[in-house]
Amino acid sequence: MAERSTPWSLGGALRGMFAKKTIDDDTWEDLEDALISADFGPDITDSVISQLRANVDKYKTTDPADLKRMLRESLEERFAAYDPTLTLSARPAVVLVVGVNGVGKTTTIGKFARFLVGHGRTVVVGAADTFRAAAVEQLATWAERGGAQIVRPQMERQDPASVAFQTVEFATREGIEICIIDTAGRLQTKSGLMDELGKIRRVIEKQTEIAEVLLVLDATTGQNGVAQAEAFIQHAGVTGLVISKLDGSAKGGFVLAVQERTGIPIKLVGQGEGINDLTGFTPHVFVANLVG
Ligand SMILES: Nc1nc2c(ncn2[C@@H]2O[C@H](COP(=O)(O)OP(=O)(O)OP(=O)(O)O)[C@@H](O)[C@H]2O)c(=O)[nH]1
Repeated sequence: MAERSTPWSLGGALRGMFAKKTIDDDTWEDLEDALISADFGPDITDSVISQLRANVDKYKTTDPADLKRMLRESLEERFAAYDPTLTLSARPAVVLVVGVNGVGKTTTIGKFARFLVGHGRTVVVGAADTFRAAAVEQLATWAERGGAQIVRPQMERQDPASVAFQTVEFATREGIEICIIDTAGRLQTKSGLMDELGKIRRVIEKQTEIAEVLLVLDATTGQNGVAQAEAFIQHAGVTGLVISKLDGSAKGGFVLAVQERTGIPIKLVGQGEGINDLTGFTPHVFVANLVG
């Protein structure tokens, strides 16, 4: 697959290092700087470098090209330790989308609907973000672009859990395969709003199991996203992460840091504001783009 130029590629940071003839002390320092600036965090950086140093000793190589290959393999193995497969076999398969304000939930839902419709699935989205009337309209626009139907609140400020319930009911009645529920953005520190997610879950589970709870994290926030993730994991039973806005971020390493810290797989990646700018997460492709 052709490599894409990405803002989060380590290519630039590593170029000088891999242009040298042999591995020397500067090589290790440059590699450490590159990993830290990409937001892998100190723990992953130390562990990757120790592993690479051990491999370089073991294979007695001094060739930077070998080191690059080992870096690629080491990162790929770490990324691939988690299963990025979406579990959407239930009918209807209910997907709850959660996250803090403005991370890209609504946009992600539109793109995800398009992705699923492109694979021949039928989709309905539920507007359980009932705090802002504009949020419902925004979701409706994205649902239309994505080729999905929408269930709207029947009155202002309707209980979000009841909109979620009605969406699942609609999907069951109409035989729609996948049901994606939008929720209002909320700060992870607001316990009342976090409890509301629990209520939405319980109400949906009266009808069917929830197939996926996807937490959207904005790549530009970097490691701060980990704190957000932990609170949502505790309250919402997150089963997968969506990394949005990777196109505007130099923090490719955050993607691994958040996955290792939370133990939850990344399942989707958003790289742009267009309807087609969402893909599944493929460690091999991601690392090829990251390391070059
Ligand atoms: N560049 C870029 N922008 C994105 C991406 N995903 C979302 N955005 C932008 O991020 C902004 C917020 O997106 P929304 O989808 O409205 O976010 P939200 O989480 O639903 O927001 P609230 O409902 O207010 O919590 C919009 O301007 C989107 O166009 C992405 O992958 N790349």
